[in-house]
Amino acid sequence: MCTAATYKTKDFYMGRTLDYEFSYGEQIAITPRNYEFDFRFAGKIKSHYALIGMAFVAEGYPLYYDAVNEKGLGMAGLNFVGNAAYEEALPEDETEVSQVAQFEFIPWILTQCATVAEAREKLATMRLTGTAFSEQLPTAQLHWIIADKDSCIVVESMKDGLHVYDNPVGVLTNNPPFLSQMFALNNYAGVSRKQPESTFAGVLQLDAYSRGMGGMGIPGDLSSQSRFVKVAFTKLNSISGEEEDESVSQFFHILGSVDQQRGCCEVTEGKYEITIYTSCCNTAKGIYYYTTYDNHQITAVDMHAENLDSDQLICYPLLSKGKVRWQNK
Ligand SMILES: C[C@H](CCC(=O)NCCS(=O)(=O)O)[C@H]1CC[C@H]2[C@@H]3CC[C@@H]4C[C@H](O)CC[C@]4(C)[C@H]3C[C@H](O)[C@]12C
Repeated sequence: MCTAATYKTKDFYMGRTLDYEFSYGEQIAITPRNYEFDFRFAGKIKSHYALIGMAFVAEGYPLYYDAVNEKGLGMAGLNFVGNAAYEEALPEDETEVSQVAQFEFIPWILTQCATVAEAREKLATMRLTGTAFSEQLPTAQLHWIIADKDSCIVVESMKDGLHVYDNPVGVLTNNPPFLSQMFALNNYAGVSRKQPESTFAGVLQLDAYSRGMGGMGIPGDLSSQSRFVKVAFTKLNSISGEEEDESVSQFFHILGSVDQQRGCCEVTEGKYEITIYTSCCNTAKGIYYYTTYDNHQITAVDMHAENLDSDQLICYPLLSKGKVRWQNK
């Protein structure tokens, strides 16, 4: 399971949790403007917007899980198992539109589009194919959230075609499909950040004996539908200062509401899904902040501290061990 969210204060932030039972060995990868992308079907792009994000680098190619570009457009891929269905690649002379393999989707959009509006135009003229990166890295069943400071969409490639939905809450988890996730919010119309009134029945005077009772009914389990509701409630009620530190801190608290602790979700005998990393990108400044399961210290990589005119990938391995800050020794 994974959860993605957006958050706006003075700047616009976007990030995700990556929940899984093992790690591929992902890194923070900066793709500078002149790194040549050689797309499987769509040709080469030699010069483009620079990207920063989390990627597994295979044969020198950044397989992005989530990234933002220097224009402030961001995108993340989340599992969509059982529902994702991609097109078969057609011979070049049989299609007018660009064919993009699912593993190329993030670079295809983020190297060329500055806004969600531009991404929508690209989506209108493309086929997303199920082409695998390699035998060892088969096709991943994903759906995607794409956002800039003004709008947010979800892209789902299913048996009945490519769907593009407006995402008014700015969150995404996994199954079921996005429209069902949104519909489920109707079940929680009564929850509130405020204390409840006693409306159970006229004859009963019920006591609001604890703070936080307005949110009673919001699910707390780790299923993707439950995380969708929980993180939507947390995000939409979030209040923080506008400054960078305050915004970033609040963002990690938003995604912290759906953090997965080792032991609570067994996927196979003795294997547990955990939140491997949590990210938060300041999309305006090109800064990638992250924490890992054992490193709670927010760590940051700034794309603008690098030579973005280069043609070579720049990678930073995750700092995955935290340190206790001792105060008395
Ligand atoms: C496993 C992750 C989703 C975690 C998740 O959601 N776990 C809950 C399961 S569940 O929802 O509860 O069932 C997903 C998210 C992004 C993916 C990579 C995208 C690039 C690349 C695409 C290639 O084609 C295959 C290799 C590749 C590196 C992918 C590996 C893997 O697939 C990644 C990491």
